[in-house]
Amino acid sequence: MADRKAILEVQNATLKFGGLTALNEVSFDIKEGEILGLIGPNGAGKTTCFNAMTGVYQLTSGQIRFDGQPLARMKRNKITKLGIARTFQNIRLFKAMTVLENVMVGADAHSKVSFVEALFRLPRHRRTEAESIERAKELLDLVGIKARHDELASNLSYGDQRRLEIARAMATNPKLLCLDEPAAGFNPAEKQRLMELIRKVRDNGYTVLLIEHDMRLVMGVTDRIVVLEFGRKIAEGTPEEIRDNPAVIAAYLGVDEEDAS
Ligand SMILES: Nc1ncnc2c1ncn2[C@@H]1O[C@H](COP(=O)(O)OP(=O)(O)OP(=O)(O)O)[C@@H](O)[C@H]1O
Repeated sequence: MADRKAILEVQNATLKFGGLTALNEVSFDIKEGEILGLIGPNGAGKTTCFNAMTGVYQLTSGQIRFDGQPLARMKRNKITKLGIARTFQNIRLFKAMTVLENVMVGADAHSKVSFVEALFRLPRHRRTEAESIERAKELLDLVGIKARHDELASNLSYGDQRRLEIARAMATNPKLLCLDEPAAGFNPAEKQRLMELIRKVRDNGYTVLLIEHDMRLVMGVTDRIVVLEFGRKIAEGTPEEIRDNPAVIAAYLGVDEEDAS
């Protein structure tokens, strides 16, 4: 893993909201093909970090590079085109569209067909449309809901809606897939299935960044973990290293480091 290329480099990232420093000199890399966990107690800065990576917020100082390119002042759709896709803590699907259409909307962000070609349904558009239906079905198959492609997204169970969100994010062909608390509201059996899905996604060639509160899931599925507390990185390492790290235990238990060790 150590000799793999870093797809994302966060370098001394600092982000302030007025007087509050939500990210404080945070640095870490995500290597191609790994599953990296970003964890920390509530308010630690995880979502802020995601938002800085996806162009929602601009850093106050420091930089984030993706595939070698600095992301500063880059528009969100440009970042998506570069290859970062994300899901959200709160599910954001088009409920009145079918499952398949939801995935195709994701793929459309990357369509090479012009508006005129699409409007007049020219041959290139029809060919591309057939290809994108095929690709969308492959993604639905990967996340395990292909059989339901014709149903309205609103008819899916909560767990399947989360799976659909993942398929939709993958439809942009991202080099990096960011999952923001994908197990929120899941029962243990659903969490188990989600772990299997995240591994499968990685085995299909994706790099995954995972924000998640469920420790069993994070420990069970990630290759490496970065821990934030009050906007600072307090630890980084393999799940085994993080599990035994006194600073991490203290952060989660809300006690002094000496008491936790
Ligand atoms: N838009 C904003 N304006 C002002 N403060 C913000 C904003 N977004 C986040 N914060 C603050 O920044 C800090 C980090 O928040 P963030 O949401 O990144 O934490 P988190 O680790 O994702 O927490 P959680 O696990 O609860 O989602 C918090 O103190 C939060 O209140």
